[in-house]
Amino acid sequence: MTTPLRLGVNIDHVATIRNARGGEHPDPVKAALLAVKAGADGITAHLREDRRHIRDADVATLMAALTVPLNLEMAATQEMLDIALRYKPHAACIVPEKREERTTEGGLDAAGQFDVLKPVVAALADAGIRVSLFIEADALQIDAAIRLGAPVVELHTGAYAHLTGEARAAELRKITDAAALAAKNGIEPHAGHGLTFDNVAPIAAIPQVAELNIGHFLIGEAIFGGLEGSIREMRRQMDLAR
Ligand SMILES: CC(=O)[C@@H](O)[C@H](O)COP(=O)(O)O
Ligand SMILES: NCC(=O)COP(=O)(O)O
Repeated sequence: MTTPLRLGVNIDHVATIRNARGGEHPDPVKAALLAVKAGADGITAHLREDRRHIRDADVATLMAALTVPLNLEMAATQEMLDIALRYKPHAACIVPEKREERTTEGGLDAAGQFDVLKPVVAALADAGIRVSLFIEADALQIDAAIRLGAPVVELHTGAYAHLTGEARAAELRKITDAAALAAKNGIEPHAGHGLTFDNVAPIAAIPQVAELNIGHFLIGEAIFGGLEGSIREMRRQMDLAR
């Protein structure tokens, strides 16, 4: 059976641009509201330990402003757990974090980190937060998600997105099989990372996948959709001033 497919828009990369100048523009919360207006079913924001993009105040403002679910991506640390329990987003997706990484490299080792994750998953679930684990498409990791009692897994599509040819086809088969295995065991499979107009269709076609979380490409692509209008408006204002 094919489940309805939701789109979660990740707004981290709006905050990356804002933080480059240290001011308030562009505001990721304004971007989130625009995403909802454009049809996003939910908003995803990753509060990294180093606060390189989303900040604590953004989480507070998102919680107050959003009319759709917020999926808060977070490392399994006490600091992040305290923040999640304070704001109680609809969902918390536990992701692996390395301080110096350029982006999230690989999935959470839910099997290897079982004992660390168990109390974090339990505390989030006890607070009514829907827990998701950002994992590789791997039966061992899905087994750990089952044992941890996570209702959702998000399958990391980064490798799929960067590979080509037969290697990409093989990765797609792994993701397809993992989604089926998760669903068979009562876990809702989501997917995300590195998805673009060119590579989204095969992932969106996996019948059990219920949600895609997409950010970097959308924010980058928005430059091409919106830069012309911004420049025309600036030209207009300059000309009006003369
Ligand atoms: C877990 C994930 O895939 C997103 O949070 C993504 O990582 C956001 O971008 P950065 O990796 O640049 O923080
Ligand atoms: N969890 C994946 C996500 O939120 C978006 O990843 P990306 O599209 O920014 O690579």
